Amino acid sequence: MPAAMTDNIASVPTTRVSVVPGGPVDGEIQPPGSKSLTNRALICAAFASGTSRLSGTLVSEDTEVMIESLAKIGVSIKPIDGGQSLVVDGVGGVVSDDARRISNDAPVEMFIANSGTTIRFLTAALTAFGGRYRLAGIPRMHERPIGDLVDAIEPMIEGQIVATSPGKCPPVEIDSKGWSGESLRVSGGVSSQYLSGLMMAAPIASKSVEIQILGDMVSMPYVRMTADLMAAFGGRTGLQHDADGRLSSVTINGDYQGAEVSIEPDASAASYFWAAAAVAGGSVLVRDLSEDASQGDVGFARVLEQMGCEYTSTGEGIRITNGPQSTPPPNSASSSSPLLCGIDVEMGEISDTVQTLSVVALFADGPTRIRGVAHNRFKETDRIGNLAIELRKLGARIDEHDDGLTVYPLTAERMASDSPVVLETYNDHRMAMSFALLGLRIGGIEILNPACTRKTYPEFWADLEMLTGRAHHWSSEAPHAEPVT
Ligand SMILES: O=C(O)C1=C[C@@H](OP(=O)(O)O)[C@@H](O)[C@H](O)C1
Ligand SMILES: C=C(OP(=O)(O)O)C(=O)O
Repeated sequence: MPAAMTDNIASVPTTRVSVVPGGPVDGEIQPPGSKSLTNRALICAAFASGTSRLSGTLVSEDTEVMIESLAKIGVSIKPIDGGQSLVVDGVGGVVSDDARRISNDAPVEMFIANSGTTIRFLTAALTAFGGRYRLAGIPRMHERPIGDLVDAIEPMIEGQIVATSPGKCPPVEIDSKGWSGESLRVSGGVSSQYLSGLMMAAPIASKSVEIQILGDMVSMPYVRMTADLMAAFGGRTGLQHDADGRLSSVTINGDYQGAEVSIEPDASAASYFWAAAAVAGGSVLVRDLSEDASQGDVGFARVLEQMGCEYTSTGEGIRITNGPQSTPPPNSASSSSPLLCGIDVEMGEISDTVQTLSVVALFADGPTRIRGVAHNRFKETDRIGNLAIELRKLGARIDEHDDGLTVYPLTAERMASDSPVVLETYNDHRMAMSFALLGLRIGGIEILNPACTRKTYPEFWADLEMLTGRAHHWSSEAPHAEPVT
């Protein structure tokens, strides 16, 4: 691992942080590169013929584990421009005998931490490439389902693929001579990453493949993102829908060729900064993201618009404005505190922003019902149950549903109080980054294990300080208050 990457991971040494409240937030920011695009581009470039240059790539735990794993099968990935770009020498199309030489006796061991994209994309790609592998992660990864993907791949290979933890969860053990079949079926109700992985694997197997979709597909924008990204490397996909508009099958052909690809800033990361303006008031421009971005999570800004924020999209980026700004434009009629209304919203396509919205909803004028995200229970943590537990520590009423939650507003007294509340993050980067928003508006919020943002955004705390102009309070001592339950 290059030194710069290791340093990033170690750059948040304290065990808890308090963000300091202090009025409206005005400014602009460019989040780091998209995790989803970086890890897709790495897979396509790794198995392409020739050299690729990927610019604007994310440097974080999720991309590091992908890079380290690909290096183990002989892919050369070199950072340039201070790590902001990667030059990837692909291993070309599938040569199963070569792959078997890589893993002749013992399986190649790959550690993927808690990166869903890495383990799902690699599992599919490596079975198409061929060889013996064992993919394992941290304990939570071994509770995250991968059975639907394993079941889809099994009939395609001569050999074996097994998910060894209860409930067909990782570690995954693979012994494959490449794909022999040309059609497969996959369920998409738990994660879209299974389908994305299979789509990206088909050109590695040098086959025309048809994938039938069983049941509904969650997180559909990520499937379209996969198709777009594959096209940049020469992978051709066709998405077919049934009469109800549901994705029914995907056809794939073509081979990967080295390409130059520019990675968009991460739209899920952008959600925290747009939400900062919604919660604290002010105006935040997220640079270099547009309505045409390939990431569905840009749609989060439109959800804030539904709640009453002002939405502007220009050539520079997407801006969210709410309530008073610290320097109101001349003649503006800004109100004295940010206003938000409760909404009823389907978030199945933008589920990584559910925690962000749940925090925003605490400051609305009525309840917010979030629907369509049952699959959020299988992510870095149970992002419905554990989210409800933490938000209730603020005294808020939170109703948990099978497919989401209803968040009721905080009382005016609670908003005005700064009595300490210690929030657990469950090693989930999105818990930490969402809870930071609470601290922008109310005092006493302490967030445990802030370094967990390393998964997708190691510099999050520094970037938030830069945006607010206020230094956070850091501490490595034990929290001074017990969580209020
Ligand atoms: O394909 C991707 O890049 C992703 C798909 C989503 O997962 P699910 O499909 O499991 O919802 C999302 O939560 C994850 O952060 C990234
Ligand atoms: C769910 C996430 O990641 P992954 O599934 O890739 O681990 C996320 O980043 O919110």
